[in-house]
Amino acid sequence: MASSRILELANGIGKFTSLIHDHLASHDLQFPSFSPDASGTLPEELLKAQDAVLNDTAELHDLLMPPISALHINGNVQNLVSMNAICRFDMANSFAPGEETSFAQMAKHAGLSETVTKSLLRHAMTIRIFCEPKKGVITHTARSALFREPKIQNFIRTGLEEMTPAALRTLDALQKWPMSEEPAETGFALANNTNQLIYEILGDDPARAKRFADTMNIFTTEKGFETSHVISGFDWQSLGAATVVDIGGSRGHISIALAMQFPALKFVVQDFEITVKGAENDMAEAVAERVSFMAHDIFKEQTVVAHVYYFRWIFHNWSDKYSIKILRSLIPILRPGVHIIINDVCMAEPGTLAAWREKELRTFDLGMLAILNGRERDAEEWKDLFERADPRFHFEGVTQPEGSNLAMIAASWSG
Ligand SMILES: C[S@@+](CC[C@H](N)C(=O)[O-])C[C@H]1O[C@@H](n2cnc3c(N)ncnc32)[C@H](O)[C@@H]1O
Repeated sequence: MASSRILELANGIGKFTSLIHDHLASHDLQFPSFSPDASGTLPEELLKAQDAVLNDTAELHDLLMPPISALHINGNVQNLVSMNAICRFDMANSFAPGEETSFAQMAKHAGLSETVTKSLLRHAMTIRIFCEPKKGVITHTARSALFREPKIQNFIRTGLEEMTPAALRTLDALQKWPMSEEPAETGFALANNTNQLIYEILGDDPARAKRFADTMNIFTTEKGFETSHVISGFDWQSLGAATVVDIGGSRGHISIALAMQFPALKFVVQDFEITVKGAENDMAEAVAERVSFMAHDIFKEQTVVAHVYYFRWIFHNWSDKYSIKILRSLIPILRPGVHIIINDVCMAEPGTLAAWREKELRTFDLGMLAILNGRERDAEEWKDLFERADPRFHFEGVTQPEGSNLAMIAASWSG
């Protein structure tokens, strides 16, 4: 019998699924399930097999899917409607994992008709949020149980209430301001009828700001964003007694983690006044002497003399025009040998990452375009950014710490 891509994929899925199964069985670990008490993660050593299965199942699924149905399923916003209904009517908290409920009870809790409740929940179930093990009986899944947490609700609501309106106006923004690199000429600006930046808009509305902060927190506590990758991603020890400026460092969580690990290093965390205010009061005694905070605008000339200028998750917010401004703001204070470390996503070559990881990164890329005209960059583009900022920046390359979502993109000042 002739071979085919679908059979090849099915064989790969079988092989790697067996590998995962055997490893979990031999280590007495839980098998993946949708149950609310499922662990949801696989051990580190299975991540390659996990990516292989996710890649191959996605390709097999897409190969067998009629193209028009694929366009319909991928091109709709109904996922957001059913997911947000669960948040808005706090449905996941109406009964606990391990308990059962009915559409009638859920409808009463939400104050909606039973018919609409059924439509919303049965749609959510297609993405495994709740399940219906017997007709009319609703139970929790791992995914629906997540919706019990206020932080997750805020994350989902940010998707619908901030990112979606911005995304829906992105093409209008591109037509209105073609080629713009301005952070306020975006889908977000049109959706909010503003010429202010997202930071200012959210700063004026504590409820929106809290939802956005919770969303950021979900990403930064996700696997792949651990501070351990920053600690191991650069030879901090080799700096000896040195000063590091953590630009846009928020409340200093990275500087504090590095200060704990490297007692010879001092840190200055810079961010908006409102962000750094009072941050010193939150610090452990062991590092309080070595981590300080100051209000500083990343576009204004740098005033702190240091050995390292470190930026984590800053540049992807900004177009090239503004990223170059940020780099140039350092120049007056740079001395030969000073390090510039950008800790940000470095896009892999298309098709080289597991498909689901590439999709997530490309979703970030379009999200940054929608809210700030920002972007994710690949290694060539990072190099190009330093070169365009000033030829005296010596690009040293990109290191991708194993398991980290963010790369270490390093340059030094040649003077
Ligand atoms: C995505 S967050 C990253 C925070 C932190 N570096 C981290 O990795 O968790 C971007 C940070 O840049 C700061 N920021 C944005 N624009 C700024 C500006 N013009 N001046 C100073 N900080 C700014 C924000 O307040 C925020 O803390």
